Amino acid sequence: MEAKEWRTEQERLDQVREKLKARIDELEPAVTGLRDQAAEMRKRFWEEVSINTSTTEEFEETFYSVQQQSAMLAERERGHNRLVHQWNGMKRLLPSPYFGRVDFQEDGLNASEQIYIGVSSFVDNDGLNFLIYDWRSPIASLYYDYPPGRASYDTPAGRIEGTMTLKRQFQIQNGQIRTMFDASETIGDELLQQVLGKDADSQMKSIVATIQKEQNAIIRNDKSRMLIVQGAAGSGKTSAALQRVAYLLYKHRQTIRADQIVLFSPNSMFGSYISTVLPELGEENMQQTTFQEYLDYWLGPSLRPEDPFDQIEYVLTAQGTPGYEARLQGIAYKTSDTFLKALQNYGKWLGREGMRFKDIWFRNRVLITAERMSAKMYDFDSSMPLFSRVALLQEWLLNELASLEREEREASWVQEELNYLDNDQYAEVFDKLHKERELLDLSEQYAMAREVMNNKRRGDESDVYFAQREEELILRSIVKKSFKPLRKSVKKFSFVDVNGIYGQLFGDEASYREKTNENVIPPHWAEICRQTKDMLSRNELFHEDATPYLFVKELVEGVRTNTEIRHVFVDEGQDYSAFQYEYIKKLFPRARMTVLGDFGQAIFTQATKLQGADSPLVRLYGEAETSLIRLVRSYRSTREIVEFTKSMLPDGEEIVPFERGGQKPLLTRLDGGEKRDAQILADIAALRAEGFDSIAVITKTAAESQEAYESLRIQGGVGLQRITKETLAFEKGVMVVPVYLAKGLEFDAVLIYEASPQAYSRENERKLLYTACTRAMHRLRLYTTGDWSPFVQALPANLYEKAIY
Ligand SMILES: Nc1ncnc2c1ncn2[C@@H]1O[C@H](COP(=O)(O)OP(=O)(O)OP(=O)(O)O)[C@@H](O)[C@H]1O
Repeated sequence: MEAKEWRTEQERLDQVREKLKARIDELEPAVTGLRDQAAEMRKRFWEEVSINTSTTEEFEETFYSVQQQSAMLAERERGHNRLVHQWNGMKRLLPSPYFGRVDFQEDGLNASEQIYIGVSSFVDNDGLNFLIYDWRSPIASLYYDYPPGRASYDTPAGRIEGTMTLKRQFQIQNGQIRTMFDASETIGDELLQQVLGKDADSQMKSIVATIQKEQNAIIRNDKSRMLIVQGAAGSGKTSAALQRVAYLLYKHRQTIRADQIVLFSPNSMFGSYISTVLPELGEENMQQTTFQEYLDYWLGPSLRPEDPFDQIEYVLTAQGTPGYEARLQGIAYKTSDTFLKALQNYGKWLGREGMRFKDIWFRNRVLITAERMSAKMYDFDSSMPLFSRVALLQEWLLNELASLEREEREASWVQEELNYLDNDQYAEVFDKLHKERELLDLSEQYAMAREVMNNKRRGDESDVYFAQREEELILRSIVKKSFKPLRKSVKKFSFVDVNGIYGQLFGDEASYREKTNENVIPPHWAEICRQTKDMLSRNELFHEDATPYLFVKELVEGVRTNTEIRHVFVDEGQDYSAFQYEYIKKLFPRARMTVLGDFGQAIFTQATKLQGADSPLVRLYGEAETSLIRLVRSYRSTREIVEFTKSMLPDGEEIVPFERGGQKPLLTRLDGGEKRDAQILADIAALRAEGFDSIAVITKTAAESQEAYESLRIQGGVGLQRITKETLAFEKGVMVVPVYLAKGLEFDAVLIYEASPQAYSRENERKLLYTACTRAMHRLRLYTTGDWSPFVQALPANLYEKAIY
C-alpha cells in the first residue's frame, strides 16, 4: 500500500487516540469521584436512618424518606455504572481503536462516509460524528457482509442501499498500525489468514475483526424462535455463539441482561476455555452450565445419576460383556421422543390409577399410610391434572399433620421429654415464649383500647392464662419441633414415591403397553427393565434415565420453569437427545434457542440430527419458527488437515478448508507400545522445539488415557497433564486426553495415540476418530502398533505422509 495512504491512516489514528485520551482524562475524576461518593453514601445510609415509630405518621414519614434515599442511591449507582462502562470501553479502545474501515456511499447522497469499526463506539465531542462504530451497529454489517461494490445493510427503518468504495483491515498495536490490507473480491481475507496462522491459546479469542459473512448471519439472526447451526468441525460455531451473545446484549441492552442468557456447554473445562471472550468484548459473561449440573441439582443428593462421560466410557469399553446390547438399546429408546410420548401417556394413566406414595412415619409408627394418600388423591376431581391433585393432597397432608400434631401433645413421650429438657433447651423455649408474650401483650393493649372505646369491660385474665399455659406451651413446642421435619418433607413432596413410579414402568411388556399405550417395544426389553430397576434399587440412575426420571417427577409434582431466561444456547448440540431438547424447551418457556452442533462429531449414543425433516430439533418449534444455517468452511486446521479429516466422513466432501497451507498428516507405525511411546515423546520434543506449546495426545477412552499417561511417564515424559472429567481449567502444555473431553477444544498439534482397527472400526468410532483429528490446528500425527483403522486405510494415499524408521 502506498506510503502516503499509510501515513494518512496513522495520522487519523493518532488523532482519534488523542481524543480518546482526552475523554478518558476528562471522565476520570467523575468516575473515581462517583465511586467514592456512592461508597460513602452507602456507608452513611444506615447510620443516618433512624426510624421513628412513635406515631403512624412519623413511621410512614421515615419509611418514605428511607425509600426515597435508597432510590436516589440506586439511580446514582446506575449512573455510575453507565459511566464506568463507557470509560472502560474507551480504555479498551485506546491501544487498538479499530480494526476495519469501509467507505460507503448511500444511494441518493453525494458524499461517501468513512466508517471505522471497533469493539465499541466512540463519538466526537459534538455528539454526532462517529469516530468509531461499534461492530454490532447496523452499519458495521457492511464490513462483514460485502466486498467492495454494491452493498446494503438493514436498519430498524429499513434497508439502506449504496456502494462500498473501500474495505480496509487493520492490525493496530499500542497505537501503531502494524498491518493494513485493502480487500477486494479476489484477494480474500488476508487478516484472517494471519490470525489463523497463530498458535493455540489456553483461552478462546474473540473474532470480531474477521467475522465471516455466514457467521455474521448467525450472530445477527433475530427472527426465529429456534436457530440451528450445523457446522463442520472448526467452522466457528462456538465463536459465532459467543459473538452472538455480545450482539444480543448490545442490541437489546434495555431489555436483556447477561444473566438472562444461558449457555449449555459440554463440560466445565470448556466453560473455562471460553470464559474470557465476552469480557474481552466489554460484556459480562452469560450464565454457563452443563446439563449434568442441572440434573444433579434437581435430582437431589439422594440419587446418584451417572454422568455422560461414564456412559460413553461404558459404551466404548464394555463391548462383549453381558447386557451390553440391551444397554445400548435402552439408551437409544430412553433418549427418543417416542419414550417421551410414552411417558406423557403414562402420566394420563397415573391420573386414573397406580400412583405410588410413601407412608409417613413418626417415632416408629406409620402416621399416614400410602393407601390413604392414594385413596384421597383419587377422590379429588379427576378432571384436574395429576400434579394439581398431588398439590391438593399435599395441602391435605399438611392439615392432617397439624391435627395429628395436636393429638400428639397428649402422648407420654412428650411429658418424658419435658422432664429431660436441659437448661439450654429450656432457655430456648422460654425465649420463644417470651416473644409470644410480647405479641400477647400487644394484642392485650389493642383489646383494652377497644374496650375503652366500646365502653365494655372484660375480666383481667391474661396473666392467669399465661401462667396456666406455660407448661402447655412448652409441650406444644416440643411436639412442633419433632413434627417440623415431617412438614418440611411433605412440602418437598417426599411422600411421592418417584423411584417406585418410575420403576414400575419397567415391568413386563403387557404392563408397559397398558401404562403407556406404546406398541413398539425395544428389543431386549426384559434385560433393559432388569438393568434399570437394579440401578434404582441402589438409588442410582443411568445417564439415559436421568432426564426421563425428572420428567416423570414433574408430571407428578408440577413442572419447573424459568421464565427469566430469554436466550438459551446449546453448544455441541448434537450430543443432546430429543428428550433433553423437549425438556429444555419446557424449562425455559420464554426463551429463544440457538443450537450449534456438528452431526459429524456425534459421538454419544443419544445424538440428535440437527437438520433434515426427521430432525427432532426442527420439530421442536415447528418449521415456520426455525432457521437453519450451515457452515461448511473450516477455519481451525490447515488445508492438509481438513482434506485428510473430511475424507473420513461419508458426506464430508462439502467441507471447504480455509486456504492455509501446512504439512500433511503423518502416519507412524511401530512395533509395540514401548517403541510407539518413545517415538511420541521424541515427536513431542521436536514439536516443542518448533515452537508449538499446546500439544494433545488424544486417546479413545479415559481408560486408555490413564494407560498412555502412565506409560509415557515411565518412558521419561515430563510435564504431561492428564485431563479427566474433573479437570476444571484448560491450560497450555502437553496433555493426554480422551476424545470426548477434547470436544470443542483445539491444539497446535494433535497426536492420535493408537489409530488401530481395535480402537476405531465401528461406525460410531469413525466420528470419534474424526473428532479427535479435527482438534489439530497446525500438525496432526497418527500412531499405531498394528494395522491402521479401516477409516485411515480408506483414505487416498496422497492425503498423508508415512514416517519411515
Ligand atoms: N471468522 C473467524 N475469524 C478468526 N478466527 C476464526 C473465525 N472463525 C473461526 N475461527 C477460529 O477457528 C477456530 C475454530 O472455531 P470454533 O471453535 O468456534 O469452531 P467450532 O465450529 O465450534 O468447532 P468444533 O465443532 O470443532 O468444536 C477457533 O480458533 C476460532 O478462533
